[in-house]
Amino acid sequence: MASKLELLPAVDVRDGQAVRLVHGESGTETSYGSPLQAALAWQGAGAEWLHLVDLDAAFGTGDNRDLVAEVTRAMDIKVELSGGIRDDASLAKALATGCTRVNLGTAALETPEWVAKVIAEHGDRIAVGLDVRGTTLKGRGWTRDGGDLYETLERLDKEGCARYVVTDIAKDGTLQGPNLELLRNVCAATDRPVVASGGVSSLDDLRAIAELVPLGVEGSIVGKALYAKAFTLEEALEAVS
Ligand SMILES: O=C(O)c1ccccc1N[C@@H]1O[C@H](COP(=O)(O)O)[C@@H](O)[C@H]1O
Repeated sequence: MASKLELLPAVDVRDGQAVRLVHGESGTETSYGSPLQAALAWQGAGAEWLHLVDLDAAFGTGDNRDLVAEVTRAMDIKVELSGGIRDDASLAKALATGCTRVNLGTAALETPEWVAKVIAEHGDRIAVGLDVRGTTLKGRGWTRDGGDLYETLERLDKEGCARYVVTDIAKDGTLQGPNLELLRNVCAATDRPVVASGGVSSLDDLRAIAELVPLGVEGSIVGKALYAKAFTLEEALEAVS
């Protein structure tokens, strides 16, 4: 188990731009310019990880696959790549970027046999994103219900899933603080590492998530708070060191 919380600054890409959404809802985008420049800025500020999302692929409104591949290849740090990775072709293209791991969302809800197969083939290069409202999982750009969080977690644990990225959709992009209770509950339900996502607004939020490291929280994605300059990445890394 890691002793310090990993931080994964996020770059979400829509229509070729780095954006942040509120509650993951299409149409709520605030644009932050070039994804490559944003990613390089986080790397330059000391990030060890980048959480890179192709939002168009997640929503089914096209894709930014070549751009996210270019960004991934330009990074010297570890990259967690997600959005629209749902079949052999999209998985092969994602893994070929050299990313450290991919994060599967919709596929884990809609094509469980395929996900079990790729977990068996690729081990810890596969993480599953558990994106929830309450305890209901959401897929297809968080627009479609996909079953119960804890039933799905039990199934994926049995299949050998290496880690989970847990997003509280109600918190995502809101700067309202993380759902610590959800993180505690997920950690109690699985022995696999958990990456927290959604709601981080302050250094105190990150310190509160860091207190969950002994329970199994390995990392935290940080999005809006960095772009809104609530704190710098250097300050965040110092706060959890
Ligand atoms: O990150 C977001 O803000 C987001 C918003 C709406 C949908 C998905 C979002 N992000 C990530 O996309 C993947 C899921 O993609 P897919 O279902 O596998 O195509 C997952 O990492 C989400 O957290």
